[in-house]
Amino acid sequence: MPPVNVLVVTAVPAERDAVTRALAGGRGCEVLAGGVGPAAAAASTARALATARYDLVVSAGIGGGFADLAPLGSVVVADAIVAADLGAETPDGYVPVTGLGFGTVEHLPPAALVRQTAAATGAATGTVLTVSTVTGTAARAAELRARHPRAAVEAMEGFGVAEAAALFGLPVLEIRAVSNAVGPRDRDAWRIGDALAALTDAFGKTRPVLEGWTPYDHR
Ligand SMILES: O=C(O)c1cccc(C(=O)CC[C@H]2O[C@@H](n3cnc4c(=O)[nH]cnc43)[C@H](O)[C@@H]2O)c1
Repeated sequence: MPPVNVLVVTAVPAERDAVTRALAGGRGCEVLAGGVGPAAAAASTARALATARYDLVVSAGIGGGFADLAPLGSVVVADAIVAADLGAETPDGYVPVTGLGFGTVEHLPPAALVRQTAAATGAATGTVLTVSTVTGTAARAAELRARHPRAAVEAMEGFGVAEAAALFGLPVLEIRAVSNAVGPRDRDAWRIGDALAALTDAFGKTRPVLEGWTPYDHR
């Protein structure tokens, strides 16, 4: 069977290098720093997918953890990738674009691949939210949690990567290492180095899962 070709998309070069450190010397994995935010991530991913053949797309990087489910330094594998602020504010509250009759706000990675990746890495599984604005208050964190009770992490690219993958008919996975808690903004409390080290460790353990995965296994 030919090797699986995997495209890993991070936001920034430091994340790309953390993933590359774990995958160095392997075959079939391309790692790309596609920019911060869902639009940059979708555009970069779509460009890469248009220029080479891939079987699987992985969104990866650091993220903010909802403290009860994803403490600092932990790793989360998304079992749902959700656009958390793609919608409209109304007098009755937030309405997702699907409630307005448009598009989608959720992509589901293959369940078997999520299970295998979480088992190999010791990661938790849960919803990973994609936001365009980093949460900076307790009130916003509580609002997101109320809307998405299974939210473990928020980051800024997963949904964009997933939209591009879906356009090309490809499955998607998202792996996040937690650098900070979702809530009141405190940049000094971000543990980026620890999260990048956790990301490298997670990809080292994920590598055999990806190498053994078959593109036909979309369950
Ligand atoms: O300053 C650095 O050295 C550095 C190294 C790696 C990454 C960064 C970033 O700032 C990446 C931004 C990236 O991180 C995700 N992220 C992290 N925490 C959160 C959060 O609480 N809410 C939303 N996104 C978060 C996000 O995906 C950004 O693209 C800096």
